Amino acid sequence: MDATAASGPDGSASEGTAQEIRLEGVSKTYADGTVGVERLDLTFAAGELSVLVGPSGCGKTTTMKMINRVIEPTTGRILLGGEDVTRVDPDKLRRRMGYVIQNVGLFPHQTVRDNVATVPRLLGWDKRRTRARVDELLSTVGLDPAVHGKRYPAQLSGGQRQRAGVARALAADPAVLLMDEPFSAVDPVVRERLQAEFLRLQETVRKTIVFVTHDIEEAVRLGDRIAVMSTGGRVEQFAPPAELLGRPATPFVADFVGADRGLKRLAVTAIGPDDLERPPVVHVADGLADARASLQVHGARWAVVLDDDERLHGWLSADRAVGAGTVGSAARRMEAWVPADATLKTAFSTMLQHEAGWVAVLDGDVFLGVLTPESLHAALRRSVDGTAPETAGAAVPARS
Ligand SMILES: Nc1ncnc2c1ncn2[C@@H]1O[C@H](COP(=O)(O)OP(=O)(O)OP(=O)(O)O)[C@@H](O)[C@H]1O
Repeated sequence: MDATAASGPDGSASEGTAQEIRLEGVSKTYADGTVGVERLDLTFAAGELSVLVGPSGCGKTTTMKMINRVIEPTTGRILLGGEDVTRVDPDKLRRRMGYVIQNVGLFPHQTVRDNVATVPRLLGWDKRRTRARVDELLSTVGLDPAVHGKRYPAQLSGGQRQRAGVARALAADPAVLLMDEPFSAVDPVVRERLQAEFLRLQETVRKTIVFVTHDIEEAVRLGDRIAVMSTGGRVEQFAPPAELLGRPATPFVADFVGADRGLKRLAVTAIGPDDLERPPVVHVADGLADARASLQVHGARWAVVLDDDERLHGWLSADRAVGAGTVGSAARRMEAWVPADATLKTAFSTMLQHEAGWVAVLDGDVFLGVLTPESLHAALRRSVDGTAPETAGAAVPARS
């Protein structure tokens, strides 16, 4: 079916709903014989952020531009939400797809507000609806409509321009967002912030996103799935980050993700219940004699101390569990803790930051257990071996 046939008068049949993008046997050979990409079969799942990563010239941009038909495939089909879009009107198709590129491509002689309103205007939205949408989006991406809306792109910082670019791409609530190295023109600190904001935004909008980058760290941080491409436009592996880092399918992927993939993997591996150690637990109001007995029974050198409401208070070492008095009088406070949905990387850096020998894992206020350097290592090992209970490209909270 021709996708445009299903469109409303404003060409926005797909408004709001994320759609799957499927590439079937897609190749691109340029006029001079250069093979841009070769027989790609890829499915970008609806509502997922898929990253294309690989060395310069491997065909990432070619792949992305074929999706919105800026480049026409030589062979194959591209299906958007099940509809073959290789034959629909490219202009209409592009209005269903947000597009963000490096250096944004904002129109320099238009205000931020007018830039963001581009596609709604093309779709014939009335002024009031357009204005409301533009204001809403500017706020969503962290720009003040009253302040930044009337500025020109040159009057914004690099990070603000990038945010305006994302707002413009989202303006007509497209089914799909295509992003070609959108954060590479800003410095590393701003980039990290934009990445974090962008992940939060994706939590809300849940678009089908195809994201191109050179940077494997960025890919691991953002991607639900990552396609590693090699020269000649071949997909070496298309998998969730944890799987890619833990079980690279080819030597090329192993090389590309780098020798320190164990460390990168920490960033995408969630703490699992089996990773936790459970040291003896005592309470602030307990007597020290009872605490001593508990430590002896467990053969432990220290115990976790909880308050009357079962919240983490601190810890008690065996050498302080002497004499009379209460646990509260001898316990030391403990600041090193992480929420249960943190990643192993967060746990590790919390431990380093507090120079602690362990880190508590809490579910809300409730104490679940602790991670030690040994249990962290075991968790990482297990996850790299592929036997972790859950590693997760899938687990969104795991990407902190
Ligand atoms: N118009 C063109 N004519 C001929 N060859 C082209 C054309 N555009 C791209 N290519 C070639 O196709 C291959 C893939 O290019 P593409 O831009 O898709 O790579 P990329 O992975 O996005 O690279 P980069 O990371 O450097 O942006 C390269 O060999 C490139 O030189």
